[in-house]
Amino acid sequence: MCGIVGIVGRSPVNQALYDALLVLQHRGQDAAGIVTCDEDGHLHLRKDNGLVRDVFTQQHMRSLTGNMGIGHVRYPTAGSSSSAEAQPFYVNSPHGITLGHNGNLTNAAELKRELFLQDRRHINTESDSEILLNILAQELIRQDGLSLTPEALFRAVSGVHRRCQGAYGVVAMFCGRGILGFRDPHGIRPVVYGRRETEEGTEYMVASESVALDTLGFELVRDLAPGEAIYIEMDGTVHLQQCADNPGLSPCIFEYVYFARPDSVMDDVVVHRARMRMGTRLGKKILREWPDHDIDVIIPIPDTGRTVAIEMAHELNVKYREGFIKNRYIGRTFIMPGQTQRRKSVRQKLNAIGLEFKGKNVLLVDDSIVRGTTSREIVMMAREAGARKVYFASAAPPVRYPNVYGIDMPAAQELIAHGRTEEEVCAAIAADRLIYQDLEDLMGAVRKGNPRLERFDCSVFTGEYVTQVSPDYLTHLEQRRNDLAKHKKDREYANLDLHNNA
Ligand SMILES: O=P(O)(O)OC[C@H]1O[C@H](OP(=O)(O)OP(=O)(O)O)[C@H](O)[C@@H]1O
Ligand SMILES: NC(=O)CC[C@H](N)C(=O)O
Ligand SMILES: [Mg+2]
Repeated sequence: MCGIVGIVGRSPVNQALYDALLVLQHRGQDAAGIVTCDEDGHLHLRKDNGLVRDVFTQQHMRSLTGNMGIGHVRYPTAGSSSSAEAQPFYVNSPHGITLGHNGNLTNAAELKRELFLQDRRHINTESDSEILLNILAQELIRQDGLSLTPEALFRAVSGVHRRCQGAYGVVAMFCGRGILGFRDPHGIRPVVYGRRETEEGTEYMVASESVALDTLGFELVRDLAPGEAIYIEMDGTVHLQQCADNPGLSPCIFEYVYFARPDSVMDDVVVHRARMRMGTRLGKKILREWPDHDIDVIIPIPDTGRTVAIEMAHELNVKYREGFIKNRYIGRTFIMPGQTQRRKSVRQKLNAIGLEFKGKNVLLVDDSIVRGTTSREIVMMAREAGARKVYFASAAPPVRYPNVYGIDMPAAQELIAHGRTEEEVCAAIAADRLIYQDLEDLMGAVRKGNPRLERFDCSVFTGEYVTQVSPDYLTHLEQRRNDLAKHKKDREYANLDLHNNA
């Protein structure tokens, strides 16, 4: 789940882009990049593997000149983890375009073939985002080629919508001209925009989450609608246009469960409130199905499990205690690239406070159980800390199917609930009882914040995808991106790069 940002400013934007990426770091920890465009129309790019704070030195920041730029933090779902696939990507024709993408294309292989045979375009990496950029470029050439009018740009985005399948939240910069943002026709991935007034004039930002706007003093204008595009010219003129034939909003429900920061507002739903409601509903389920429960204390799994746990404790009228202390210097474990690293990180990241567990029946609460890495370790840690009974609750239903829209869950076999009943998952994580949220309750908890949200992408729970996904693609994804295959590929592609500032 990558993070994207673009700013059309009135003064240098390098620091603002950096700060926005820091705030979006929870969406991608593998690589980061910024490209700016100066007043002479020159691009300045810095991207590499690593966290935002490690990728950009002072010297890099000084070289990122210009009042307009875009940035990206990456969590790979296609290709490899090579620094060559860090974003933004660049293509020189037409107009000099750079692009950052959040999401995943499910017809990338066909598009790559088409680009080569039909459009005579070479794709140098395995990244679907490089493909998306070249489709945009080609669709723009297909317009009348020379003039970069908003109309031509929007027609090009319509062309992207017709050709690309899957999910995409995109920010793209046109050298010396402006910044384009757009969202796929199902609005699976989020994109918002906002503005701030300065003495020099109005500045605009396009970003994955509203939290990036807040922290930089931009006011949220609104989310882009599914299929909609925004084009902000360098002089601050804003154009908006619906570019899809049949748009319909089906946002990814996992954004609300785990990905987004709680202080973001997504499609008019305050993520924090949605998580609170998940907790209330899960609490009600326990009261319904297990009225004579013997839970002594509710303990959250930090960080994301906290909001849910607090509301559950309230609903059940049971004590809430922070029994696990999180090492603030360790990042999110779920989005780490390999299982060994993920497992090791859970132990490094969380440590139990013995007295909160000793002799008690504890209910551990998390937002979700995906591979089971966290829950397995945590249940063990609770027992080691002296708990009498260890129960576990998940604010999301069992995750049983691969994600194809920008979350790296490619292989069903790696999901702990795949092919297992809830009782079997309970046994697999060695808990005494396991309570999962019902899907209806999860959707209800989010929809309460915005009744217009009729549909969600819930494919990881149901196996039903909101776009067409061929069985061949699912097989390909599983083979190419399971943990073992990824590890091998990362070594093979380690040095595949064309241009990059050191
Ligand atoms: O079943 P798993 O495969 O372990 O995945 C689920 C866990 O991963 C996430 O935590 P993460 O550490 O990534 O981030 P957080 O600190 O925001 O909770 C999520 O909040 C769950 O705790
Ligand atoms: N998580 C994402 O949004 C990934 C974007 C893109 N598919 C990549 O792998 O770089
Ligand atoms: Mg967690």
